Amino acid sequence: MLKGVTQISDVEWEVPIGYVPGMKVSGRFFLSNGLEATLEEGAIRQLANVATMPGIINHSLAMPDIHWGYGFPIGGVAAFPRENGVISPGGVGFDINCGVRLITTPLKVKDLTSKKALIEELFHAVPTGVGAKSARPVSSSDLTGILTDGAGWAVEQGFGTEHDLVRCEEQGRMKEANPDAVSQKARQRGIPQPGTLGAGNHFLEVQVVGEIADHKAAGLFGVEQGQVCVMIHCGSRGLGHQVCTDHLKTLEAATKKYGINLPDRQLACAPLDSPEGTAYFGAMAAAANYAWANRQMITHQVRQVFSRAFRISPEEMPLVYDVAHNIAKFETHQVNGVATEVCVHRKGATRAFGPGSPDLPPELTSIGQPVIIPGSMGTSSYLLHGTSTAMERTFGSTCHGAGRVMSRSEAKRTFTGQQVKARLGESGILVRAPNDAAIAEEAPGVYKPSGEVIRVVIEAGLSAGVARLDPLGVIKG
Ligand SMILES: Nc1nc2c(ncn2[C@@H]2O[C@H](COP(=O)(O)O)[C@@H](O)[C@H]2O)c(=O)[nH]1
Ligand SMILES: [Mn+2]
Ligand SMILES: [Mn+2]
Repeated sequence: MLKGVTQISDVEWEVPIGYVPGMKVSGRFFLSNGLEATLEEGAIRQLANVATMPGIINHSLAMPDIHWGYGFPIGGVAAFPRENGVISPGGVGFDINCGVRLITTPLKVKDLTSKKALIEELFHAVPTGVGAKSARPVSSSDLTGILTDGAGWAVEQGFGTEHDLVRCEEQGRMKEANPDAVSQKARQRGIPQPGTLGAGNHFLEVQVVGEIADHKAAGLFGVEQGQVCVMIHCGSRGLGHQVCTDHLKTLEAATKKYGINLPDRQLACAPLDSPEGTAYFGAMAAAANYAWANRQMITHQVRQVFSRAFRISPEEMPLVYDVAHNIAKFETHQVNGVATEVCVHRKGATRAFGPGSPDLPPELTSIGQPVIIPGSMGTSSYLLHGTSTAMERTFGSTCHGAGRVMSRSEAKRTFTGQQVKARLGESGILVRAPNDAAIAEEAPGVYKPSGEVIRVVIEAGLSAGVARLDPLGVIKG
């Protein structure tokens, strides 16, 4: 293990105050000996850097999918008090409200008589790739509706049901959104892209429920062994990226203006109650709403394909849940035994609220929220649920994926798209992407082993297993 960090348990380590100068609290990260080789010193330094930020509460935290990111490590979680706390775009990421949703179907694998045709139809129904343009570009006033109402806008337009909204974190809408804090340039980037998957790590995957770990929770979530499901991973596209870029500039200036000392300028931040902090929060919330509308529109496109192919109605394809994994939100957590409103930054981390949370729909409060963790196009993804331990230890947070271990350039030197496709084909997994490079960059080998990452969060008590989801066919952006 890295010099200077101390082991607390089989799955938890501490980065003590002093690891980097100016730390206000210690860092804590969750990992296992089996994942030690994947740990980057740079990411632990970033975890320690976050601990120097004004007002940080308890610990700077990182999940087992930790890897190097912009400012904060990916897999990072940090909470700040509403008074005297700060907000930082580096703690959210460029793809604001990148997230994952899981949709079930009434189908079994045997019903997929032409999997290739299904994947091809999905590929054509959901615009995919770097500059993907929407089949339904929106007007400027529609865009304002999207930024204000998120998934609610999409449902109002006929792209889903009220039940979909209930099954989204925040009901698919951050009420604090301020479209006026979103630049014209960001709006221009957003107009042609609602309902598009984007590029890179974003995906749409047809999966089968391989194994149930908790039958009661699976029943409650509407999931059963052998069932075909669809997982969607994407975010706020060019609009979110532009919001982050625009506000980083103002927050870099604000960092100086408010005399905040930081070890890394990528941690640029401003007091939560400052004009700069408020503007970023309002714009970030608007971009988060764009992402929810985007995933909702893609859901509609997916349901239409399944309806045509299998004569099933959209109601037979309910949303299990939709989670955000790049976001900052005000939430109430126990701090020193007192219920306190804090701004939780999750940067490549997933909310994992436990049983009894008032933020969950009544039918889920007995068990906790569904937590959806993707693996890779060749390894399993997982459905888990939130726990009270996560509430106590990590501000109700868990990991967001397996976590990348190899850069895109190294991946292209190591794998070819054809090779990866052939190997996945041998396991019966179909891959469709705009080009071969996209497949090489996303080979399963660029990610940590998802099963071990999940084992760590379960052993640490941050989530509890519900079901394993195995890939059948994937569309990569
Ligand atoms: N099931 C799949 N999971 C995938 C695929 N590509 C990536 N991933 C996982 O998603 C997370 C998301 O990470 P992000 O930081 O890029 O948002 C990543 O860590 C992988 O574990 C895929 O094609 N299918
Ligand atoms: Mn993303
Ligand atoms: Mn993501």
